[in-house]
Amino acid sequence: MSRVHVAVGVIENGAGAVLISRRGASQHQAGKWEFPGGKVEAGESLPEALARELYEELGIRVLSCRALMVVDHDYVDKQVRLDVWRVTSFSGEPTGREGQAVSWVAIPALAGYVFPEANTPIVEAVMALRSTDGTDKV
Ligand SMILES: Nc1nc2c([nH]c(=O)n2[C@H]2C[C@H](O)[C@@H](COP(=O)(O)OP(=O)(O)OP(=O)(O)O)O2)c(=O)[nH]1
Ligand SMILES: [Mg+2]
Repeated sequence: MSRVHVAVGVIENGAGAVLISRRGASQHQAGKWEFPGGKVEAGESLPEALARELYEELGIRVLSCRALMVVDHDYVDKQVRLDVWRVTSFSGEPTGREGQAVSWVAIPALAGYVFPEANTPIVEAVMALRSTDGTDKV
């Protein structure tokens, strides 16, 4: 089985919230919350794939992004490589263009959402982006 390479965006609003979306009932990992993104196509760079997916799924234009982490995860039915990027600037108002629910969530509240298993280290890393006094470290 080959590993599916996925560009994933942690979209930040500058006020301590990130955007999550809900996977559709017919998709792999159905009904779970995710960070928007999708499969990298042949010949694309990661930022190109990220920008294309976030435009297709949310209608936003990525203005700046930076690499956060790479997670390889083996589900029983699929192997994925999640190439995770922070999106620190974008234009447009994100909406679920594919009918998916989307929600801005304060970073500490991410703990209350069900994500796919591969997301555990991603959620931890996002929660570590902010110190306990609420000051952005970066
Ligand atoms: N976008 C995204 N995908 C994730 C996350 N966590 C996680 O395990 N995945 C997995 C689910 C899928 O197997 C794969 C990304 O799928 P995708 O969104 O490009 O496409 P899909 O398989 O849902 O749908 P399709 O393009 O085949 O129709 O990565 C996440 O946080 N965001
Ligand atoms: Mg997708």
